[in-house]
Amino acid sequence: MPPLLVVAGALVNRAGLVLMHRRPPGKHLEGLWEFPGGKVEIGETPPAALARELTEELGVSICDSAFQPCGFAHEMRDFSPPQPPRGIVLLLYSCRIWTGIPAPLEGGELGWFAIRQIESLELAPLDRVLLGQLRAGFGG
Ligand SMILES: Nc1nc2c([nH]c(=O)n2[C@H]2C[C@H](O)[C@@H](COP(=O)(O)OP(=O)(O)OP(=O)(O)O)O2)c(=O)[nH]1
Repeated sequence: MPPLLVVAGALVNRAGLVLMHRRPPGKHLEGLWEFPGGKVEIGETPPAALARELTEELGVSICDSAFQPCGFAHEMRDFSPPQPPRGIVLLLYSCRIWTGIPAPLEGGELGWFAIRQIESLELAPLDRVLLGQLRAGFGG
């Protein structure tokens, strides 16, 4: 079974704040903060998948070319038997240009945070790794 490929976006506004999404109740990793995004579907490029996910999840429009690759993280994820464990790979892109005002369309919560504030949020595990890479890209 190939790994599950997931994409996430760090939307950075003019004040340098980054948009974070809190996963809604009833979902895997409920209540934890993440960079918004979701799974890449068959036949999609990662930027196209991210543009689609951010439209579905936040209601914003973003051109694929506005995404800059800025990090990745991976781990093995356990599923309930008889499903075998499966790898998950999460790709992070940053983006400064979009149209529309982000809104939590899928029942989660949104917030704009300085990178240093994101450190103290309860983050999903892979997003914690991505945050370190994003911070390094911002100059520490
Ligand atoms: N952002 C993030 N996602 C993770 C981590 N670990 C992990 O298994 N995932 C999974 C949860 C989801 O299955 C997938 C993210 O895609 P998604 O946001 O579209 O998934 P979802 O919860 O809406 O859908 P589902 O899993 O309930 O089918 O990645 C992690 O540390 N961070």
